Amino acid sequence: MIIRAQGCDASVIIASTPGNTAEKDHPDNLSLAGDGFDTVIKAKAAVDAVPRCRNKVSCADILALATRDVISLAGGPSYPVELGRLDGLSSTAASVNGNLPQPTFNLDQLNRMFGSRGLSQADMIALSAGHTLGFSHCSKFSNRIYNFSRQNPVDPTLNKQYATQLQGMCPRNVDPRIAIDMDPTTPRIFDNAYFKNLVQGKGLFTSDQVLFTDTRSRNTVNAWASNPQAFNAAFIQAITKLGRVGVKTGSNGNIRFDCGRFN
Ligand code: HEM
Ligand SMILES: [Ca+2]
Repeated sequence: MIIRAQGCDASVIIASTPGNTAEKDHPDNLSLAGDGFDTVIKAKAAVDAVPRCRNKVSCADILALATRDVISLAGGPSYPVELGRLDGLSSTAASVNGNLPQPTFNLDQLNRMFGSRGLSQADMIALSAGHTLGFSHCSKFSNRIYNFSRQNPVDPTLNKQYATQLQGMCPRNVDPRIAIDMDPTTPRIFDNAYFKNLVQGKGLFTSDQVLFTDTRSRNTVNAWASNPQAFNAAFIQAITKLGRVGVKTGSNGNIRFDCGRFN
């Protein structure tokens, strides 16, 4: 997940210390890949090894650039990244509470959380397509395939074959470390398959599938399922806005020497 508790300030890369449980060790962030943090830490060290560049580039900017590069390398659009963010001065697990959207959210809850950061419903839908890549642990959606409601153990908005497939990959009492592809069709390509999946009832989380089942967002899902260029344009606009959320300037931030710890 990409919405950070404090905005786009690389607070999520900070390691915990004996006195502080950092943001990345909040239970909702434990899946964030250690390799990704290492890549940013190494890129920062490489920039700082050049004398003219030393202490000039923030970890927050490197993280935003790395995000763009992953999307583009995976076949998605490329876009200019606005630069000049400073790195944040605090990172606590407690600050994550109430600031990350949950996979059980309905449309109103999604709109409220993204809206509180200045993002529109269209931005929220475009950004949700981040689930065209990456993995999820079984626990994040097991309610939808085993104990949805009294009448319907399986969520009726879920495609029947997909539900069976998910039950096969995530049996009851599965090892909690097992994670599965969020996009069952093109898991390694950044594309609009996410929206085509939603039209077929193959959204993994309630928060994904609701974008199609709720008639207030369905038209947008249909439009982007059939028009990848329109999706790409909306995604670039939305991620550019996301990159402005909570940006630190002046005395609210600094440029870290090591992305994994405060100066
Ligand atoms: C709309 C609200 C959102 C919700 C409710 C949500 C929820 C989740 C959940 C539950 C997971 C699985 C985590 C785990 O199993 O431990 C996940 C993974 C992921 N999310 Fe989201 N997310 C949302 C928005 C976003 C956005 C805006 C992006 C990026 C633009 C994004 C990108 C990802 C990626 C790439 C992963 C996979 C991480 C990996 O493979 O390690 N998500 N999300
Ligand atoms: Ca995909």
